[in-house]
Amino acid sequence: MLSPFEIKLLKSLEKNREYTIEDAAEIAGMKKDAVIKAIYLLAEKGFVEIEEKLWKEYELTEEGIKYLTEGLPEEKLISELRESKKSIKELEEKFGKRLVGIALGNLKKKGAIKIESGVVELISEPQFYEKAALEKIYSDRTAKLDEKILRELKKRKLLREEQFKEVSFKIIRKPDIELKEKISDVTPEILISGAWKGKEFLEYDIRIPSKEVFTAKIHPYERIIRECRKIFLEMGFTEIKGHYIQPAFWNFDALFQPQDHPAREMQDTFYLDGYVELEGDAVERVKLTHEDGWVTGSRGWGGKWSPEKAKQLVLRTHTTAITIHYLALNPEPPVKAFCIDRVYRRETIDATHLPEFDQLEGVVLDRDVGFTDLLGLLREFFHKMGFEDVRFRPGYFPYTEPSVEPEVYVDGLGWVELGGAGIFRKEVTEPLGIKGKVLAWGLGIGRLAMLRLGMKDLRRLYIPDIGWLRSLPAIKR
Ligand SMILES: N[C@@H](Cc1ccccc1)C(=O)O
Repeated sequence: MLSPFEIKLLKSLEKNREYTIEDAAEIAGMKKDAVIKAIYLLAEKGFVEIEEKLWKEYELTEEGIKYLTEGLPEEKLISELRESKKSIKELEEKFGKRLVGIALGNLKKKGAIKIESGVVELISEPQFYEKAALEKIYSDRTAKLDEKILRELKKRKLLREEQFKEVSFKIIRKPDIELKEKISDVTPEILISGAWKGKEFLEYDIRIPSKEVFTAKIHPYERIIRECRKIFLEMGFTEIKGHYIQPAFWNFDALFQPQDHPAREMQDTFYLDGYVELEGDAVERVKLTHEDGWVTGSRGWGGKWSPEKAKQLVLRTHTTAITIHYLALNPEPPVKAFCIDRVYRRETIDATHLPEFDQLEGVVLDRDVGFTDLLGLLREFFHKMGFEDVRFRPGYFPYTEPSVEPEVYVDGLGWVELGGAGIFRKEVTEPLGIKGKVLAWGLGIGRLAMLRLGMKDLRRLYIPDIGWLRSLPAIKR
């Protein structure tokens, strides 16, 4: 089977004549690369004979040219030594350390000098065959040199060697079959003009290695986000969304987070230069709950609750701001909702901290649910994500009681904490009129992704690291 290029070449060139690649490319009207490819394929099939000529050329280095014009270091030294013995120190003062070093080394090798307690004496006139060799190369790059001299000059870095290869070839046989050009590309033009009629089409040669193809694929992080989403959708949850910008009220106050809580400080939270008016019964009840517990049976945090602080706009620090608002609008059980989205905290960027990251938040509101349901649900989610061993450590959040921190076991890392969970306190649910118990959790999915992808640096998820992305399989797991 002959490719269109092989056929073209065989058709355009004469038998038994020697061609260079350049000549052949010009005569056949082909690119040089195509000619090269074709002749090697044709040679394999016995139609072409290839001759590769290899030769070397030499070129003087900058230093070589300098020595040629100014003389070799040893030549300079010799003329000095011819007059009398000289101390090395004296020579160095005149010619510099480097030159003297080179010159003495070479003269000693030739047995031309004797050095005794720092004094150099000329004992025989050396031959400067290097100079002649440099001259020869200077006038003819392909000049033949004695191997030993060549090695020496190369070692002294006075000349550079370059390898050349010239390929020429001869067609030694043309195939008997009629050399029909086959169509390799079926273009619209060929189809419309009917030029394809009566022609043959090129078969694919599946043995020819093809270019590596990098298919488009979904970013691994996005894939993990989708995987989380699927798990919750399959468990009957509704996905919800909310604004990045929230009044402190929904981010903190509604969650019974005291107004002097350290997490509300400027150094932890991004505050925006703006506020929204808050009104309604819920706001009033949240205020009363903060101040003295209202009717919840709690003592509250005491002090005066400031509506000014609650009005402040912040970049949400957790997606719990979204679930709690959703529950306030949908207070009747049953509710099962989740939110996967971006949150913001004033963090110093390092391998495991970013000022923006994503959380997987969820709530279950029902009358007859409890702590074990929460643990079972989270355990189930982690199992589905591929984490076998899950455990829960006691935790603390102002809005949940009890509170836990779920952890998964990862080989080589040990137990890794993945977020927080708990049951909303009545100080949270009652002022907002939420009827029933609320199981709630918020997980850091950047962490989850790092564990799943075996990454050491969280930042990698957000930079266009093409090499890394290409190295990951296009298909999940
Ligand atoms: N909001 C908590 C996580 C959490 C959510 C819900 C209940 C308990 C804890 C955090 O960002 O760390």
